[in-house]
Amino acid sequence: APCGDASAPVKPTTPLISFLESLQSAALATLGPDGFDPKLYVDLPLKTDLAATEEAFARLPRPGGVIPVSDLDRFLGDYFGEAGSDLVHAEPEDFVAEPEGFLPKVENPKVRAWALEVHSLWKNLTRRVSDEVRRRPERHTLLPLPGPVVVPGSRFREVYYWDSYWIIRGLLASKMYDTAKSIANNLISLIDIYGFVLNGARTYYTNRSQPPLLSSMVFEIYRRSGDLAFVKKSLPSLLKEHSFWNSDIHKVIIQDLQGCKHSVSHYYAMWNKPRPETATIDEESASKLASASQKEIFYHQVASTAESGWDFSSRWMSNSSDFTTLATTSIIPVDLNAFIYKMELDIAFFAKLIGDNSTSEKFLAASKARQAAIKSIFWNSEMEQWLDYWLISKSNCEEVNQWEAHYQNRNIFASNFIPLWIETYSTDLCKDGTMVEKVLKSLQSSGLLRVGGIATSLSNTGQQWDFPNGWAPLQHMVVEGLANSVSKEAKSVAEDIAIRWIRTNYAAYMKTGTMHEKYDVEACGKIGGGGEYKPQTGFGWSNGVVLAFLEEFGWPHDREIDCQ
Ligand SMILES: OC[C@H]1O[C@H](O[C@H]2O[C@H](CO)[C@@H](O)[C@H](O)[C@H]2O)[C@H](O)[C@@H](O)[C@@H]1O
Repeated sequence: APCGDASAPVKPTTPLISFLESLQSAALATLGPDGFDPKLYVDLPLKTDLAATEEAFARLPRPGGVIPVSDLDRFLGDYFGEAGSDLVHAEPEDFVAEPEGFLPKVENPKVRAWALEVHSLWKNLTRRVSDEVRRRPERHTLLPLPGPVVVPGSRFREVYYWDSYWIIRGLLASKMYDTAKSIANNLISLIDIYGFVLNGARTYYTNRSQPPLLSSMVFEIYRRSGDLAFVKKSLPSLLKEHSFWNSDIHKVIIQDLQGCKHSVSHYYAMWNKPRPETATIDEESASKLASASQKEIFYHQVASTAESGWDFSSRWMSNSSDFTTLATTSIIPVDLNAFIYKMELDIAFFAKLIGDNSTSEKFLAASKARQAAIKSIFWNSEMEQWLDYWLISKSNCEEVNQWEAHYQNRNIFASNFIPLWIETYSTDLCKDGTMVEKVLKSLQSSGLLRVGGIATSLSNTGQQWDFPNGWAPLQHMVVEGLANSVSKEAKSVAEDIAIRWIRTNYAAYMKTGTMHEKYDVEACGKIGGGGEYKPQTGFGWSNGVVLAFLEEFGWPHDREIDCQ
């Protein structure tokens, strides 16, 4: 990895983003922090050229340095379209109200009616980029993607990388193969332009990616549709993405106790300024840091944490009550390496399918090396979980880092169980019933299993990727890992967790009329909170996971859906 933050590559910003950040900060001064969402301002599409907009902004009255509300409102109305108006609703062509063969194992009429409502939400969340974005891209932070996408919902107006995996799992349950393919093709188009899949499809997300699950999307789509041409088209982009995650900025070498060197990956954003979508908040958080270089290091850690998808969590902090102690680039995450392991298995499989045996062999070897690294660096035989590995006490600049047991992070996170999910695709671990049962016991005694599902961690820090929040993707990976194993007991625990999760989603939906981004697993039907923005609704990955669970486990006539 690059030595320290001074040598880290930083992506250039754009004049539009810089201007929208000044607008964001002026709006905060005018409106105050209550209910203020900084992302709204960097999502505003310009009605006219930037120069004219900037001139009009400069002319606004500022008595006492603050723009009056009425002047700000008038300016916003005159010079900007609504946030999100450049990503217009699109009718998904493969949507039918009740698809043939939809969730065949769901017998209970209440659950079936609700599942059909969740299925119908794909219509609300499907979007396409307006022609205006293609005509005048310089007026939009939205990127001109070629085809329709499904967005998470509410403030998340654009397509997101890792969310798309669970959205696709739900779309496949909804038999919407074309929409699923369109999402993957849009993400592939980002690799063609940027060399990696962006965090989300905005110009302000070009400095980082998100947990790499594109190969898994292609795998699932192929599994359901058998579309070999799609696999063939995707493969060159997946090879590029693999290089990105193994390039200098993401790669770390660790030597284990036997003297074997392992190449593993960590999150590392190409950014050392406040995140434009949250600049006012990042500046506030950095205000207690004294020097400009300390602030740059902090901003780099913030953006690198956003790359992890777990933004934010005590998982990345050396002091869980001090946000400025984020140290993400010094952490080798279990889940990221499990995702790359899966990417290597998938690439080997796809290459074989299309008759490229040498690529297939190469990636099979890479997957074996990653599997060995996961065992050697992350596995903790005492706790029977996989633990993140910290490089914190040493310089990240070392060519080779010597592994030491006490640098494994022994705190409990749901991510400590993610390798189980990937192993089910490689078969080794899953054929080993004793191993699965050990991991299962460790999960059962971890404290993570709660009435509403799996908690993200055991620390209640007020960060959204911590206790008591439960997130759909984490439920899904752990449940699928257990369900696909050879252990009968693991399969039954998987179903039990899925039932709790479905009940909590159902109860919250009945109470609020909507699906939520995250839930509080301490009580059935309770919505999650914490973090830097208001809890969001819609919601892509929650819908996807509910449909995927209902497809896998069904819901018998006589099973109660209400909270128990
Ligand atoms: O605006 C703040 C941050 O919001 C995003 O993160 C959260 O929402 C994403 C969309 O559902 C999700 O993928 C991520 O896991 C959430 O933590 C965004 O991805 C961040 O980059 C952004 O700074």
